[in-house]
This record gives sequence, structure tokens and C-alpha cells, in this order.
Amino acid sequence: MPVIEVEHLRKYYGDVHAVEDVSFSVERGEIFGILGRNGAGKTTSVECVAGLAQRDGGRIAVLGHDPQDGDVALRERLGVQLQRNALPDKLRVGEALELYASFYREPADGDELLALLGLADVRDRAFDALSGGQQQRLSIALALVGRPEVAILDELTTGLDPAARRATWELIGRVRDRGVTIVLVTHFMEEAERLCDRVALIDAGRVVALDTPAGLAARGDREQRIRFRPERPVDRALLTALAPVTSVDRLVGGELIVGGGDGLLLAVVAALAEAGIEPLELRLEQSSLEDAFVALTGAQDAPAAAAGPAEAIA
Ligand SMILES: Nc1ncnc2c1ncn2[C@@H]1O[C@H](COP(=O)(O)OP(=O)(O)OP(=O)(O)O)[C@@H](O)[C@H]1O
Repeated sequence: MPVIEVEHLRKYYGDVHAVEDVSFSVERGEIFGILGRNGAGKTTSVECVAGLAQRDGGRIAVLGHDPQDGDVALRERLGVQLQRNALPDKLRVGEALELYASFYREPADGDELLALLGLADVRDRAFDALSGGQQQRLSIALALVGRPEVAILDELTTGLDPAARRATWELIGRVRDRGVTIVLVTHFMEEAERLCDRVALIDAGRVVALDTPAGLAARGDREQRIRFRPERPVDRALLTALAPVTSVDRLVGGELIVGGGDGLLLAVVAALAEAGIEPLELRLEQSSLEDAFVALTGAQDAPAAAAGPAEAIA
């Protein structure tokens, strides 16, 4: 039986249709991603799942309970780290953890949690003296202190540097290994690809796709792309004349990206070989989750950058 079931969730703020029609279910032990661009309705959806916002329509069951009922037993089994979380500036790490632990009958061991999150050394430091990464890890610790069966984490790595982001991903993997089911709101494609078992892509308050990251990526642009640096300049016509080729772009630095359909790689490599030009650093790029994001949401502002600035060959 799913741990979380959401059916036709609807939530309006006055005229703003924050969530129009969202349905998904999360199985025990899964890391389930909710992906979408800014304002898509991700946070509102998880606030309803966490019982922090009252829905206007639809059905939600979390561990068999309706979160809207305010059931204390459910609150104890659910850990929530929300984007809008903030702590008093002068509250120390250890104090925050003790405070949150006091809300639960059987809280986790504080020392163990601080060690797990790499916060043991800053236990006596005030919230406003923590780095962004440490504040983020503390908010995760607070979400986990009640030993939840289900953790809802909203924009867990926004604002973190790449190293802190990777460390947080590892941490989430470890939390899942302890049997916690995780719902992860993100707009980082790479985060969803690395961590999530399945992803719901939300756009304008609706689920537009629900699949594994790989399944979702396969729905994107079906075009293949080959990327290489020719050892000497290539005549554009040599490539555009090939049947599978649909586009030829040159990146700053002279790298070429050739797009096209089936048989692209073979055709391009054969034509280059015939012209005596070696393609250096050759790689085939599969369609990515980001392509799917753009294709399914029409988003021009898909967050994770793709190939970089491209300029057509004259
Ligand atoms: N409390 C509120 N009052 C009024 N409008 C709201 C409220 N909360 C959210 N909204 C609106 O509902 C829509 C969905 O917001 P939501 O925060 O759920 O999106 P999101 O996908 O989480 O976006 P982001 O990635 O920017 O956090 C937006 O248009 C937002 O402005």
C-alpha cells in the first residue's frame, strides 16, 4: 500500500490557482521527486500533504490518515523541512535540536543526528553564525529528529555550493537507507536524476508527467546530439548534406554540436573520416531530463544549464 496517496488535489489562493489537479502516490522507501519550475505549485502541494495548508479539493492520505485532520499520531510520523523554515538568529544548533526533540515522544539521538549531518562541531554555534550549508543541514536534522517514517524536503540544496550539494545528496541517500520514505521538491534536474526513484513533473498546478528520471528523459527531445572538436575546420556543408543531420552548431572554443536522427553517429564519423578530419573528444549526448522538462513544460528557463552558448557556423 502506498505511504502517500494524492488524488486530484486542488488548492486556490483567491484568484491564484496554485494547484489545479495533482495526483501521485509514493511507495514505502522511495525517494519521490516533485519537479517543476518556479510557481508550478510544488510547495503548495507538499504543504497540503504535510497538513500545513488546507486543500480546496481532492483526497490525500499519508500513512492512511488525512493530514488535514491534524492527527497528532501522524505528525509524529512525518518530518517536514520547508523552504520557508527559519529559526531565531541566536538559537544554537544544540538548543534547536533539543527544542524540536521535545515535540516528540521518542526522538532520535541528538548526538547521532548531529554526527550524521556533520554538525557535531557547530553544536554551540548560533543559527545566524552558520554557513548556508550548515543551516540547510540543520533544517534537515530538525525534519528527522522525530524519527519520521516519511520526510518531506523542499528545495533542500537551493543556495548551496556544488560540494555542499553533493554532500547533501549523499546524506539523503543515507537517510533513505535507514528506511525513511522521502518526498523531495526540487528544480534541479541533476538532483532529481541522482536521487529520485520516480519524479512527478508539475506545471501550472498539474502533473504533466510521472515516471523514473530515465523514463522521463526518454520522453524529451528524441534528437541525438554528437559533440566533438574537429582537429581542423570543417566545411559546414559536409555535415548538413548528411541525411540524418538536422542542425550544426559551433560552441565558443570551436567545439561542434551536430544534432539529428537515427544513424547520426555513423554518418558523421564516416564523413569526417573520408575528409581526413579526426573528431577529438567525441561524445554522444543522450536526451536528458532537462530536455524533457523543456519539452513538457515549455519552459525556457529550465534551471540546469545545458551545453552553453551556441553559435551557428556561418
Ligand atoms: N500563501 C499564498 N498566498 C497566495 N498565493 C500563493 C501562496 N502560496 C503560493 N501562492 C502562489 O501559488 C502559486 C504556486 O506557488 P508554489 O510556491 O506552490 O510554487 P512552487 O512550484 O513551489 O514554486 P517555487 O519553485 O518558486 O518555490 C504561485 O503563483 C504562488 O505565487
